[in-house]
Amino acid sequence: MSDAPATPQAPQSSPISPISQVPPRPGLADARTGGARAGGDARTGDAAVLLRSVYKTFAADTAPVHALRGAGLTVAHGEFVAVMGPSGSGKSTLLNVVAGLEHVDDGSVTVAGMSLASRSEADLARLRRRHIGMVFQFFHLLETMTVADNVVLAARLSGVGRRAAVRRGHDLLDLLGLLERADSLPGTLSGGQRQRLAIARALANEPTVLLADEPTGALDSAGAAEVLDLFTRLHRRGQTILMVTHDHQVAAGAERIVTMRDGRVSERPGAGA
Ligand SMILES: Nc1ncnc2c1ncn2[C@@H]1O[C@H](COP(=O)(O)OP(=O)(O)OP(=O)(O)O)[C@@H](O)[C@H]1O
Repeated sequence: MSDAPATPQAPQSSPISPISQVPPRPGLADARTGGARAGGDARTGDAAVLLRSVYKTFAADTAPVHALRGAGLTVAHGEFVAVMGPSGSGKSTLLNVVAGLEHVDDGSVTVAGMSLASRSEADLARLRRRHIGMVFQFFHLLETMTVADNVVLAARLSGVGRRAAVRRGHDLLDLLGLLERADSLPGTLSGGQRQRLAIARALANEPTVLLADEPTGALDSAGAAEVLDLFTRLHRRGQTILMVTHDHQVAAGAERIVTMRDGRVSERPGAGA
């Protein structure tokens, strides 16, 4: 990667600093007072995520599908933003372009100050390993490995040495309230605990931004509350979170809600803390 990140990253061996130790990151105060907004019209120099006029069209059997049609969004470091909107409005596509999993047709996507344009797949994978954590509706756990090993392996894959990965796994499980289940298999956990484990895995690389696509979609209300409570705690500790949800109660836990419609993002009047 050629660009320098806008915000220096913690050394890979540091113990889960973005979550457990770091004070609110630069830009958090701006975000909380409404400094960062849909459309990318505000201070953007320190944004964790910045999309400008993003277009993405998928080829389909009948007619092309225009999933993103000029989408713009700025997420400041430390912000917790919920994305709502009707089915098919482009929410998952938006997360996928932020993760570099989908290439855009036009417009720009910047993560941690680095443009995703013209990057090779290998470069995008490196950028993801360093800056992106992803959580999905279904948990994507390694069912034959213990809870602890699920997190340690995720840390190892992000480039952390064995001892540091074990330490980070321990700290994350402690933070996420799963330490007493460290030696269990994921199949023995409740739905909420399984999603907490998936979140621990997603945080193992100390990501600049945690992307969550319907993280409570497969959970009952107790599980959803558990996950939302965790996101709120992570956010208070400075973790940037961009979450897609259909659930108004879950969205209300975010600092700011934006709405997608027909591939564009708009600020929801009156939403946010
Ligand atoms: N890989 C793909 N190939 C073709 N069409 C796609 C692809 N991915 C998404 N689409 C289409 O793009 C549009 C936006 O999809 P997307 O999944 O982003 O919407 P969404 O708002 O997340 O929907 P939902 O709330 O139902 O998950 C939809 O019409 C979808 O069918």
